[in-house]
Amino acid sequence: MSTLQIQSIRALSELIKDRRSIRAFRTDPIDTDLITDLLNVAVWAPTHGLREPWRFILYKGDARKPLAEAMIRTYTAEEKERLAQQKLDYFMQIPAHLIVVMKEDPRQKQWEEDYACVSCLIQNFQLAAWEVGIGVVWKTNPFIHNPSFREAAGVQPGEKIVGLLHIGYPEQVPAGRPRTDAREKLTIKETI
Ligand SMILES: Cc1cc2nc3c(=O)[nH]c(=O)nc-3n(C[C@H](O)[C@H](O)[C@H](O)COP(=O)(O)O)c2cc1C
Repeated sequence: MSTLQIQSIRALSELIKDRRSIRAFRTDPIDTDLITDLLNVAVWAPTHGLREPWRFILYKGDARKPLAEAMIRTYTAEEKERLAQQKLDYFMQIPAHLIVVMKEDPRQKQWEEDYACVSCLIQNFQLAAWEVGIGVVWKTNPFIHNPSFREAAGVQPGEKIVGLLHIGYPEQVPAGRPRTDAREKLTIKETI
């Protein structure tokens, strides 16, 4: 049975505007069943041809360490000296890391559709998580393209990492930065 029993009383538009990318997390663990329930909401993203080109790799507990070490191995000597311990500590105190992977279609049109739908899936996941009080940040650090990191993470040739998601209960929620009014970017054509 789904663990998502919370009845939302907030309008979807409020949820969308209220969600923030979270970068400071509490260490409280997140149940794996809850993450899979959230993913099962997220997979209702639009997907052309019902290709569902996504796959997920979830890192929790001790398995976070080799992933963090693989990330640190991609650093320069100077970065390792300066940042390694701090990054390792940060990575290890976040309860869960989810790698969202897309199967890369060699055809451009399908590739673009698939990248778009995996992005929709990630936003669905962020919103579903936010609804139950869980924070997420979608990361696209340079190391996600590094072959040694990809291999250590379990990503196969022909797959693209669309996002590394850090997941946990928020320790701090940043203020939202205002968006430009859509009217400033809207061209309306009504008459000929
Ligand atoms: C495709 C994509 C990649 C992102 N990559 C990063 C990242 O590498 N590091 C990071 O701190 N935030 C990343 N973010 C989160 C954005 O920085 C964040 O959405 C933006 O600052 C607006 O904040 P908000 O999500 O709280 O509204 C990414 C967001 C998207 C959509």
